[in-house]
Amino acid sequence: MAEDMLMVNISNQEPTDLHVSEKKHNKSSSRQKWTAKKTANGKRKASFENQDYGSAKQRKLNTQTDTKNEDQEASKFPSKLKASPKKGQGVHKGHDEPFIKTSSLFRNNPEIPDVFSPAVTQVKEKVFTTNTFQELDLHPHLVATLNKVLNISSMTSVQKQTIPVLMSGKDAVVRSQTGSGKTLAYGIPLIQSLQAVQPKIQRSDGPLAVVIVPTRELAQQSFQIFQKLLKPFTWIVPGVLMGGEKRKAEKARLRKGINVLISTPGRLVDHIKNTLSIAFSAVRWLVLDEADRTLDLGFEKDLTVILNALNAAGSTRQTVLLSATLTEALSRLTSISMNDPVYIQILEPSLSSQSPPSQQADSYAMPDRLQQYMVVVPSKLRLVCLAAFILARCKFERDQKLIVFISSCEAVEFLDTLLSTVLCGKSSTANKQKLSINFLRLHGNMEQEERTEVFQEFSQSKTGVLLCTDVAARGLDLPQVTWIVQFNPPSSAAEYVHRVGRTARIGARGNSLLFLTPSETAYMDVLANHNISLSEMKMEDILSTLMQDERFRGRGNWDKKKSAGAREQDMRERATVLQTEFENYVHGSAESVQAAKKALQSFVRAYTAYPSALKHIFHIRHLHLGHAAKSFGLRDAPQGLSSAVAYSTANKSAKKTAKGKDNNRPTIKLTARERVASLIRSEYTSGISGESKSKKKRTKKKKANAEDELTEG
Ligand SMILES: Nc1ncnc2c1ncn2[C@@H]1O[C@H](COP(=O)(O)OP(=O)(O)OP(=O)(O)O)[C@@H](O)[C@H]1O
Repeated sequence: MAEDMLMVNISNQEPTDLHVSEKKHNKSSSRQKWTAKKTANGKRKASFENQDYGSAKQRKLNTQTDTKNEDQEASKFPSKLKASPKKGQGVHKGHDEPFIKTSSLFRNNPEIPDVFSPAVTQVKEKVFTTNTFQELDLHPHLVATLNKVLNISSMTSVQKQTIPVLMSGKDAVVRSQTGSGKTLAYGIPLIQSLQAVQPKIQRSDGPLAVVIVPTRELAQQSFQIFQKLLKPFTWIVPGVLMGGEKRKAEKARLRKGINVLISTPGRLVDHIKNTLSIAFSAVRWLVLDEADRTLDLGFEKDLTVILNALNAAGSTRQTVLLSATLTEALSRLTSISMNDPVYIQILEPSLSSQSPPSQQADSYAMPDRLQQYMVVVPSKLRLVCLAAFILARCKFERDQKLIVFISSCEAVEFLDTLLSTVLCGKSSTANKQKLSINFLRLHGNMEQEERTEVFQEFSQSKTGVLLCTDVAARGLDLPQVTWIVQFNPPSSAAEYVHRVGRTARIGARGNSLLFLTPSETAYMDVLANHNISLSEMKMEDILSTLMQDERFRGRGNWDKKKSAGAREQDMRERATVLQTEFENYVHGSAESVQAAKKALQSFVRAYTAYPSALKHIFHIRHLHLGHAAKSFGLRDAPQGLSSAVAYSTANKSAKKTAKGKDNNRPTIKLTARERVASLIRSEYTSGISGESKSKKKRTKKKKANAEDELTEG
């Protein structure tokens, strides 16, 4: 292990010395050198390619002196720093002490494979039409509201095709790309029909329309759109029900009367079971937005309860299913809930006529102006690479707004603290430049009030970084997002589509970056199977941002103009300095070590939850836990963190979630599907704080309700 140490900030070695000793450990480095390369925007950037690291003789010499140099160099330091004797036990006090050693980031990494993006024909949808809303037979006040309140005049393609179908009273299954205006595609005909009801709708009529969405933020967002659309029709009352809000207050609102009811599935079921004042006899519309997600999450049971309640009320209704990724898996749902639906799919005429229907079904249309990238990063370098990417956007470019998807609530919490502290310079007492980046976080374990605040703040801000779980992947319409970063790959191509769909909405430009480790590159084929193709971004190009940030300068005085090797060495030193800052911060207090361990554990647990179809790519045995630990600022993998632990933890959490649903079930062994569902569900938990503490005090009945709430969106 000792030879896996690299002295940083201290060595005056010539670059070649380091290269030679590293070649021994890192096959990939042997084929890399700095070259100037022209990028898409015409700027010249540096990258590694085919570097010759010197003769065999030199190599031998340098490997021999490698460890020796460490000791010699250490002797140049004051005794306090020399006292840092063992790997991972550097001298530091609290979070502020400088720390000079860190295990090498650039050694012992797996080789970065050449990535071939399979040739695919990207499916295209035309977003806008030249047709205006005036052409439809809509109430003039509704058209005026669209024009004046929503600033909208011409229809999108999905609106042009869907609105007339729904106005004719038919059911519809609508698939169209993210950010193409599906909400108004059902919202406009729904309001048009309700405002025409005679005699006029009264609050006491109860719900005439029920809109089901998978997350609370989406429920809020849809509710706000209905509030706007209903401005001229004040007698129709919209309302929202969602987990995390006070049930009693919701019950009172229901009793007063809600005509357009927007809800997450679990919360609606809760009210169906426990609120006598909910009556569905007047329901004419049922909308399942993000319908495939609602089923994915294992909300089938909830949906069955809702459908049964509606059917029992005996009303005839129109049903609409929408999503950017509707698949045939929904056929069972359509057969039980719909009446001869019209299937609406927006494809360019060229593709719809040329491609066989099976290909169309599997191909997801991506926004035209979305630039999709991927980067292959060894585990050890993931944290510094993410940090360098954020710095590049937020420090050296203007008006950048990023969403970073992370696989677990704990990891979101931890990375939020770590990145905001270290990148913004809060961890350092030295006179280092402070930087202001607005980091926000959103996940299912937050209290609802805070979730709402964050959602609103990020919506309104022009810049910033939102670190989040998949709770923000679907349907959210957050303006001006410039980059979607997927730090952990999603569990399906459909989820990939929804995550990247948070940018490049309604014809705007946007970018996305997917992080993969060398063992995960086959994920590109999974995406290609759905006609999704990504360009490769080089890790070194991302890390080269650090060359512009003097806060992370190493001690080496590299003459970058002279040699490509010196530039490479400078960049590596800076990456190591940054990693060292992360590690110092983490190891600066028992609490942060604990938080890092928790985050790592949750990351491993999430890794075990990839569906079996993706296990050949994402398998726990491909994870190097020591390297993964580094990406959480830990110097070593915590003891006892093994795949067995991760598996049993996943099993345990799934059992816990399943418990409230069926108490008699002997949930010892769970299927892979159940494990996935339980982990995904955990992102959608109620977020009520102290849930577990207060649980003990509740009555048996209240306990059951709380369990139900765990499945709430
Ligand atoms: N006809 C239109 N003209 C201009 N903007 C529109 C139009 N229709 C909708 N929009 C705007 O486009 C944005 C995206 O709409 P919406 O959220 O309904 O997309 P979506 O298709 O439901 O996306 P997702 O699949 O991600 O849920 C919203 O800001 C909405 O106000």
